[in-house]
Amino acid sequence: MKEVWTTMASLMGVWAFSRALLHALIPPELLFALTKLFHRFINCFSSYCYYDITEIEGVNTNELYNAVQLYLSATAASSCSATSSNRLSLTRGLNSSAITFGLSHNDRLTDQFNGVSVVWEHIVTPRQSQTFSWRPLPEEKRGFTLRINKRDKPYLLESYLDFINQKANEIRRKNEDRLLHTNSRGGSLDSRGQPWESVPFKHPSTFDTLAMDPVKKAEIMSDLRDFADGQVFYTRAGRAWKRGYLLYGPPGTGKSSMIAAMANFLGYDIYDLELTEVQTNLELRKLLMKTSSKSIIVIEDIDCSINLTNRNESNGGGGGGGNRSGLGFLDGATDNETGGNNSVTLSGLLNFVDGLWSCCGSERIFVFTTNHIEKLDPALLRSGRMDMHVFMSYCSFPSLKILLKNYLGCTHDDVDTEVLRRLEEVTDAAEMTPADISEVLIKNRRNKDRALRELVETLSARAERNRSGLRRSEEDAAEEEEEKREVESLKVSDAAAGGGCVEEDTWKAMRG
Ligand SMILES: Nc1ncnc2c1ncn2[C@@H]1O[C@H](COP(=O)(O)OP(=O)(O)OP(=O)(O)O)[C@@H](O)[C@H]1O
Ligand SMILES: [Mg+2]
Repeated sequence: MKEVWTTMASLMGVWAFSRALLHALIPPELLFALTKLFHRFINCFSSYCYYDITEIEGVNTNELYNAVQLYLSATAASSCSATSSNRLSLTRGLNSSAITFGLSHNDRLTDQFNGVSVVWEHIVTPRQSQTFSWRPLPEEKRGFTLRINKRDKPYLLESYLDFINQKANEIRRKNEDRLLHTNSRGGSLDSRGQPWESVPFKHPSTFDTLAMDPVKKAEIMSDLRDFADGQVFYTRAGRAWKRGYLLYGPPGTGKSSMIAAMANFLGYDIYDLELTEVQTNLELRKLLMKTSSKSIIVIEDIDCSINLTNRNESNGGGGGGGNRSGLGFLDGATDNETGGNNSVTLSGLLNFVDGLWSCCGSERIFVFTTNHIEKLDPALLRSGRMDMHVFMSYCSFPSLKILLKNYLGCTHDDVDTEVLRRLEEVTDAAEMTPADISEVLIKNRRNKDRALRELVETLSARAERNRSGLRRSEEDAAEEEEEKREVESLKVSDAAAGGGCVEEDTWKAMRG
């Protein structure tokens, strides 16, 4: 054993000596050219081609390097066995809540794409000399080398790199905290030329926690997924890549929670557009132009923001005086697109959602909410503007089960059968919103039995009240019907007796 080590040590010594001699005798440029020539010679006989993707190109960061790093981090994390060693580096970026995995220095990873194996190597070498640069360069030169079989190269390379870029964008979006933008200054710009103010978006609502009919929920989720994956389809169909959702229903049924769940599901930013703060159609258009792709543009309580009853009326003259209260929209403002506008009109809003300008940028979702769908102009509701109308209803029994899981952490197997039967019996009739039911559960969340007891009592009382209210209005309606019939028969008998017609009120007065 000792001899082996001695031989190895002397071999290494010889190698180091020859290397130093080579460096001393041959100028570095010539050595570099010879090495290149040697590699080319070897490559002629190799069945692989190699692509170097360095971290820094000149003085600029190579975007492809970052994309590859992100992509490989996901691959490395999902299958540690694909790497040549079992060591991965871990990082968490600024503004990000996610941890990313990375290949360690000089590590290799095998990846599969369309059934073909490729090998990535992460090469890290010390930077030899600092070239002049306005910004300091890292001390190490980092890069990835991609090895592909020569016969696979023509059909694989381009689509593989496209795939990597696309995956990296998805990962980046997922890792970065999303933003909630609002136009609190109306449409005026800040010092950076931005009309939107942004804060990190951290709403915890998801489709799992959203209490609504499971079938309807699955339908919305699949619609959103289709939309997000639909770039090719939308281009082929000649449509702008956007989709509109109208969420309507009584207050407290989860419209805003649904928007948050949508954003969390797709990983999109939200632009919460305060329409009453926008002064003109032109401002509205500029706000639209400053939104990014992969975002949800929200206008809440749309019926309270703008006169939505007549498109032509809102276009007509009227010399509105630029009332900023928002209700200024209601008194016939002008819609002169060329300037001199003084309020947002229905026409401006319709163009915002589905006009020529609505397709600047892509992959955008418009969501409008309202408590009164009947107040909205049909032009706003048509497909292409509001493609999907979602009614957020009072809490049903399946929705109630989701709330029980959210707030009490219990599935329906944990609840007594009799209690469950009673809840099923009264939930629909009670017509309570998920917001009201949540309140009962939050209050009693530390005592599951008390929460269920109070829930049954509240729902039963509400159901009974609704039933007796319904009975009373049915009785009133029946009584009214009976009175009408009596008036009619009296009129007929008076006419038959040759008397004058008795007025309805007079007859009522006569009958007391
Ligand atoms: N469908 C639901 N699923 C889960 N939680 C809900 C649901 N609906 C309401 N809630 C709860 O009630 C509260 C109010 O809900 P949300 O703001 O989403 O209602 P909304 O329909 O937007 O009401 P409004 O019409 O008044 O704006 C939320 O904090 C949420 O926790
Ligand atoms: Mg709301």
